[in-house]
Amino acid sequence: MTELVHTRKELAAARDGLTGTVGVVMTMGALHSGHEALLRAARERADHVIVTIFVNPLQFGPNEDFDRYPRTLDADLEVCRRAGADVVFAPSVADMYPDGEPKVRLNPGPLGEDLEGLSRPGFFHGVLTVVLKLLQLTRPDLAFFGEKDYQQLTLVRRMVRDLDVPVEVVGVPTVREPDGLALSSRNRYLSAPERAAALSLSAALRAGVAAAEEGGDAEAVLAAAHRAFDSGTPGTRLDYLVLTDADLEPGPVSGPARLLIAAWAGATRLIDNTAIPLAPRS
Ligand SMILES: Nc1ncnc2c1ncn2[C@@H]1O[C@H](COP(=O)(O)OP(=O)(O)OP(=O)(O)O)[C@@H](O)[C@H]1O
Ligand SMILES: CC(C)(CO)[C@@H](O)C(=O)[O-]
Ligand code: BAL
Repeated sequence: MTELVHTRKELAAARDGLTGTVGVVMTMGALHSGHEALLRAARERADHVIVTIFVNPLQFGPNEDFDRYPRTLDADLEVCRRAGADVVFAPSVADMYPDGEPKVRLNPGPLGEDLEGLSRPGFFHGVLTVVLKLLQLTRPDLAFFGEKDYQQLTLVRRMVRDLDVPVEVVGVPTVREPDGLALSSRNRYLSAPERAAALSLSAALRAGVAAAEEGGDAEAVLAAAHRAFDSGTPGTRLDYLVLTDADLEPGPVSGPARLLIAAWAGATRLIDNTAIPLAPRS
């Protein structure tokens, strides 16, 4: 049975009823097979699963899609029921922020100002603040995050380490459409031509992986990824295409690396990333 709760009081009562280990899957709703993979991973690792569904105003910029973001609670509940979630917490903004916008927000540090943080100022302050609040409210043993939002996953791991938050963070590999497009709630904004153009993101990542597998160095990987992006279907505008250390630390890249991309398809901004098997520098 999946119990739907809306208030923090109802959540506290439902949480108190769970014995054994608890896994949390935090989402903004409009659930798709990527979220289902997180739910499956949580089901496998924990005795009980709590799903949170909350479109967090704190992480949206003034010109972003907070109002337009899809809200599909009935369909989401069906996904959670099928996946065997125990509790779904779907609070209102007033429930999460009873005193209005919080005056105290987490500072994500330098990584929070880079990549996504450059294009979305304040984004990771909002994300980490709500993630920490949801961890306090759900008190999980395990928390599951998708690799699709790799910088978010990295920063959540770092927050948990830096602030001694008693939870294990588990990363779940990106789920893709058969043609390579990473599943994302925002894909539903795409028209058919934009959907076709959006394939340039995953094509760039695949080209980067292929270049690394052929023994290419960091420069060759990036060049191959750029070429593939540029020769994709027109209609995308690149925001960034970056090869970094797998921990997203600044400095020279060698060994396990990550290739990250963000681009616009029409008015929709999409992100994707992949591991790059870069040969260690001799
Ligand atoms: N394709 C995917 N594969 C694996 N995990 C995913 C995928 N898409 C989203 N997730 C994960 O699901 C969690 C909730 O993400 P969210 O609800 O923002 O979905 P989203 O599809 O990323 O939405 P958006 O399009 O708004 O970025 C995050 O941990 C995110 O990384
Ligand atoms: C982690 C999260 C639920 C916080 O609002 C959001 O950033 C998301 O859906 O990835
Ligand atoms: N998927 C991460 C949340 C966001 O883009 O707002």
